[in-house]
Amino acid sequence: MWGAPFSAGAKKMLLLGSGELGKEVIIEAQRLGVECIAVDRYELAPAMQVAHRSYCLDMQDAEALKALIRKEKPDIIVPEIEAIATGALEELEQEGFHVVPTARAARLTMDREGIRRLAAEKLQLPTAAYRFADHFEQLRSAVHELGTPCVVKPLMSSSGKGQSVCRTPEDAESCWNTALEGARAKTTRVIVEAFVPFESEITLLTVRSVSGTTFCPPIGHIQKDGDYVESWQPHGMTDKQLLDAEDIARTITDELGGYGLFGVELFLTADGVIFSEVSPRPHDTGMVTMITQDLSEFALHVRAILGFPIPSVTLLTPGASATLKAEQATRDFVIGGLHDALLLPRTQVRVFGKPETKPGRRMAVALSAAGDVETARKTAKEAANMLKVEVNHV
Ligand SMILES: Nc1ncnc2c1ncn2[C@@H]1O[C@H](COP(=O)(O)OP(=O)(O)OP(=O)(O)O)[C@@H](O)[C@H]1O
Ligand SMILES: NCC(=O)N[C@@H]1O[C@H](COP(=O)([O-])[O-])[C@@H](O)[C@H]1O
Ligand SMILES: [Mg+2]
Repeated sequence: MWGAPFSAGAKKMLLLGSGELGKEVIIEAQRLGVECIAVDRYELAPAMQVAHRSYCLDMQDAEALKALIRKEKPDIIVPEIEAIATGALEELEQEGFHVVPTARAARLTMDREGIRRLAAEKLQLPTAAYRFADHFEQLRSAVHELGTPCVVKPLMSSSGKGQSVCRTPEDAESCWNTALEGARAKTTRVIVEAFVPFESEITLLTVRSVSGTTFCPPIGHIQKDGDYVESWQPHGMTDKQLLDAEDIARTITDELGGYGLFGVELFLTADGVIFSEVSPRPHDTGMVTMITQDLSEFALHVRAILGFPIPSVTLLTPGASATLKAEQATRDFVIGGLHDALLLPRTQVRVFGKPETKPGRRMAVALSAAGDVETARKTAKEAANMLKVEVNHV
């Protein structure tokens, strides 16, 4: 029960991170009459464009973050990215603020070390073998111990930034440099993981709400350079794989606690299901649910965090998503090809509205539904291929 946005009795949600995923979270919250405040490091971020108001802030600056939240006094704080001063969130939670799903979950998933040690060492979930390294010599011994190929990632990064595959011991130096350049935080620590020879990989969207734990049908995806380019739902799995996947997802999300939607990333291998990582928030590969499910991952997150019931989630149709990425950096561009893409059957497009392109930056996504996953994948890829970031040359 709450009043209209801007009124004294309004329900206020503050989003930390305002990308394409947050934009959809805000749209869903607005539909329930929630007052929405968007925060990110740059002006005109996608979610800011649909929020009631917004702030530009370095979210790793604990003092600035606390000052803003104490001023705005939101009823609910929703992290949308990892790179946030999570110590500040824990302090604010102590003061009585509600952090989604919990401040501890935000802290543990903020960097790869927290979540990996929790999953592998405390919960004994199957993961790739791993080591951590603070400097190049340590990386070299980690590569030696794990063998090649292995994967090197900065502790805090997402969408594959700074990630590379070390194929021979000689690659270690270039992997180290890639990780340092791609790291979001000012730390040099990296994780080195044994390469998992997976047959496929999935995201199991898992919702914790007053109704208990609910799993969405599995989402299959393909990643290029550590970033997703294509996803589809449902992904074909054996009953055993699905049971094992749900078991892992329930174990990790029960441990993290709180209400909300989680994206549990898993590898399907000949030797079983392996845990990769988890986002305590909607997942990029889950954008496909905007066309496949009665309640998208964004609608589910909002319902769960507001404390509403989720009696069921229904897959309405098989579907797929494919991304449009920019190739170069510019602020002077147009997104073309919408007319042609939208001629394709059962196809929709989301243009995120990011004000600036960068090489590899995700700018839009095509969504297609069809009678089967293969047709949906083909159509979504066709639609995404028609979309173009056209740079204006003066
Ligand atoms: N140990 C591994 N073995 C094989 N492939 C891997 C391994 N680690 C990562 N990958 C590949 O790289 C992709 C991205 O890795 P990961 O999810 O750890 O990065 P990320 O930057 O956190 O991505 P995102 O933020 O998009 O979830 C994985 O989905 C997988 O395709
Ligand atoms: N894999 C995580 C992910 O997809 N996160 C999404 O990308 C945005 C950052 O995009 P940007 O780097 O283009 O600003 C984030 O704000 C979030 O919406
Ligand atoms: Mg990932």
